[in-house]
Amino acid sequence: MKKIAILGSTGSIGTQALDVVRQHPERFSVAALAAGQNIGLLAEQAREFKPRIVSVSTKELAENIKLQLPSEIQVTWGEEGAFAVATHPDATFVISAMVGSAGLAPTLAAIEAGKCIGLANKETLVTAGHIVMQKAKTRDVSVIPIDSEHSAIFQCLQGEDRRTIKRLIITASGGSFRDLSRDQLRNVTVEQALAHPNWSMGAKITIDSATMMNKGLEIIEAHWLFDLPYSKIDTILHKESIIHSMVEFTDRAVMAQLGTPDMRIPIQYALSYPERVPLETEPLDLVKISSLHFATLDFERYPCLRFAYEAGRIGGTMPTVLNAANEVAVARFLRKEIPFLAIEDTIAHVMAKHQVAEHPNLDEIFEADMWARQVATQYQPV
Ligand SMILES: NC(=O)C1=CN([C@@H]2O[C@H](COP(=O)(O)OP(=O)(O)OC[C@H]3O[C@@H](n4cnc5c(N)ncnc54)[C@H](OP(=O)(O)O)[C@@H]3O)[C@@H](O)[C@H]2O)C=CC1
Ligand SMILES: CC(=O)[C@@H](O)[C@H](O)COP(=O)(O)O
Ligand SMILES: [Mn+2]
Repeated sequence: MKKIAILGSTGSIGTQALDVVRQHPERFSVAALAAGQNIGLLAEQAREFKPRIVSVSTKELAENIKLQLPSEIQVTWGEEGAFAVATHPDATFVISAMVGSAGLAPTLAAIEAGKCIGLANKETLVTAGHIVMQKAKTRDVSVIPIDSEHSAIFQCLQGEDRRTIKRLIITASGGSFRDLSRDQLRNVTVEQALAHPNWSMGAKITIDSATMMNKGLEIIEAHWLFDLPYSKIDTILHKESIIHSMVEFTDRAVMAQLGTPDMRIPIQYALSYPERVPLETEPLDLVKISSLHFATLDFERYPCLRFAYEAGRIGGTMPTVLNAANEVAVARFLRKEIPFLAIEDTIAHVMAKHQVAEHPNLDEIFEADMWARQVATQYQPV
């Protein structure tokens, strides 16, 4: 029995991870759950999966949910609460699925405690990839990708000699505005941006998809997960999201992983790895889909992708700053404080002002993250 802790159990990834657990009660059980504010859903999850501990974001929410749960379930809160979930002695596998760089510290705590990590929270690696991967190596902990593209690459690499990788080809759906010109992006609304053509996901990643920052974050994530230089990480527009990514080898053979756009497939693969187990979901029907499309991703059309390659190549604190500026700008857009195109303007502004610290330690990472949030918050779009 694999006992699991989930950071972000009430979100899109968290709820789908619990659906996987629900399908395999003989294999997986839930030891600990951490959520933010949604105590109604968390209480339901706790009653169904009977974890030893749950955590919420504030003391008030903790007091409230405690009244709804049996006394044997420990209730905790705040950063300490998320740490208690991430390091709970009963859990051997931690799904990192909080949104944003808030997921970094509890994920590091889980690694420090020797837990195997199923990583959905890409911001963790963008913010502090060198520290996370080094700690995982030192503690001999596996970081198994859940992000669909990285799971696809991980699957394509099984049994392969990593030295024979020529390049990774990460697919991008293009998000909600893929058929619009830059001019047409000026007046798009939050509601339009949240309508992803292929995936049902949390609000932040759906906006990242529309700006193409999601792909930007994913190339940095791939750099750390697969230990490859940016010159070996390419992207391609593939609007159907059927090929989840590809690996080209030195002999020009290309391996691809295909499937319906259902995150339970990569979540379950991370949980059951190295085994495969059945999953009840729609089979892929290529005849019904009939054709797949591919196109070049243009840096002029999608400047966020360019910013991410630049930040990744510069290294040091620049990816941290890219991520933090993006988080603030996306939150401001979602609150309807700034227009869609001001997201990329904010990131360009913050990156241009940043003085990079090379080889940052964790304190320097948190300092750069805070600095970028302040500058991004103060940025006034023209
Ligand atoms: N959704 C998807 O298909 C994919 C997501 N990812 C990545 O996975 C991560 C999660 O995405 P997604 O599930 O879509 O996001 P959601 O917004 O749906 O869920 C976020 C989760 O994090 C919780 N949370 C937020 N802040 C805190 C906090 N301070 N402390 C504890 N919990 C917190 C939320 O709790 P609450 O709601 O209770 O406030 C919720 O459970 C992101 O990094 C995303 O990029 C990667 C690939 C695909
Ligand atoms: C499901 C998943 O992994 C998301 O990151 C997805 O890839 C978003 O789609 P695009 O960023 O390709 O639009
Ligand atoms: Mn992805």
